Amino acid sequence: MILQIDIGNTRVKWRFGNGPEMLERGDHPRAEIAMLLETIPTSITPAAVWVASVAGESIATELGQACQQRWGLTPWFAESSAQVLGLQNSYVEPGRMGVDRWLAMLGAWHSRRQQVAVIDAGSALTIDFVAASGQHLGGYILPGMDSMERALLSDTDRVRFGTAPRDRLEPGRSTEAAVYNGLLLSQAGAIRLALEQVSGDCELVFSGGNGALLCACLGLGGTVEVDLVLDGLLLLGAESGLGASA
Ligand SMILES: Nc1ncnc2c1ncn2[C@@H]1O[C@H](COP(=O)(O)OP(=O)(O)OP(=O)(O)O)[C@@H](O)[C@H]1O
Ligand SMILES: CC(C)(CO)[C@@H](O)C(=O)NCCC(=O)O
Ligand SMILES: [K+]
Repeated sequence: MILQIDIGNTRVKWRFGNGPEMLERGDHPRAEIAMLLETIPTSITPAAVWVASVAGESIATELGQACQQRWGLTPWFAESSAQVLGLQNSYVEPGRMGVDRWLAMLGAWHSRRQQVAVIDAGSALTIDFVAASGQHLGGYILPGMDSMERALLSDTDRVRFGTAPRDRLEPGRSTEAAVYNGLLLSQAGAIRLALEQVSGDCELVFSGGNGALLCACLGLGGTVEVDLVLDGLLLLGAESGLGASA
C-alpha cells in the first residue's frame, strides 16, 4: 500500500492505505520534517511513497534520505502539468502552479465533473475555479488567517488578543472580537467576492485547517473535504502509471 504525504507550508499530513480504505493517518509540524518518519508506526511498510510538496528542495532531499534509510524507497513527487485526467491548467508555465492547488482541484473536480470553487484555507488561502469541462478558470492566493493575524500584531501597538476564532462575522465589541471577526470577514468576504467573478453556479469544496470554519461562516453550502490534496495525489499517481494498488 501507498504512504501519501502532503507537505504544506506549516504542517505535514500523511495517510496510509488505498482509496477509501485509509488505515492510518497523522500530521506533524513541517519544521520537524526529519522526525516525521519516526512518528509513523513501525507496522507500516509502504510499497511506495507518494508526495505532494510545496516546500523547497532541501525538504524533499531530507524526506528522500529518510525514506531510503527506513524502507529503501525513493519517494515520488507529484508535479503540476498542462493537463491531467481532463483537468486543464490555465498557467502559461504550468509547473509554476503550486502542486497542492493542482491536486486539490483534481480531487474536487474529478469526482463531480461540474463547475467547482476549490477553497484551501491553510497557511495561505487559495480559491480556484474549475469549469465543468475541467478547464482551470483561474484563482486567487491570499494570506491565511494566521499570516493576517501576525501582520496585524507586528504593525500595530495596541491590537493585542488571545483566544481562538469563532464562526462569527458580526461587528466586534472588544479588541479580540473585532480582530477575529475581522480576520474571518476578510477571508469569507474575499471568497464571496471571488464567486461573483465567475458565471454560473459553483459547487464549493473547502479544505485546509480553516476550511470547516469558513464553510460555516459563509453559509453558502458546499462540502468540507480535508484530504483533497491527498485524494488528488492518489488520482495522479495512478494515472502516472505508478500503480494505485501497489
Ligand atoms: N487543529 C489545527 N491544527 C493546526 N492548524 C489549525 C488547526 N485548526 C485550524 N488550524 C488553522 O489551519 C491553518 C493550517 O492549515 P493547514 O493544516 O491546511 O496548513 P498547511 O497545509 O501548512 O497550509 P497550506 O495549505 O497553506 O500550505 C493554521 O493557520 C490554523 O489557522
Ligand atoms: C500558494 C501556495 C503557497 C498555497 O499553499 C502554494 O500553492 C504555492 O506555493 N504556489 C506557488 C505559486 C502558485 O501557485 O502560483
Ligand atoms: K495544503
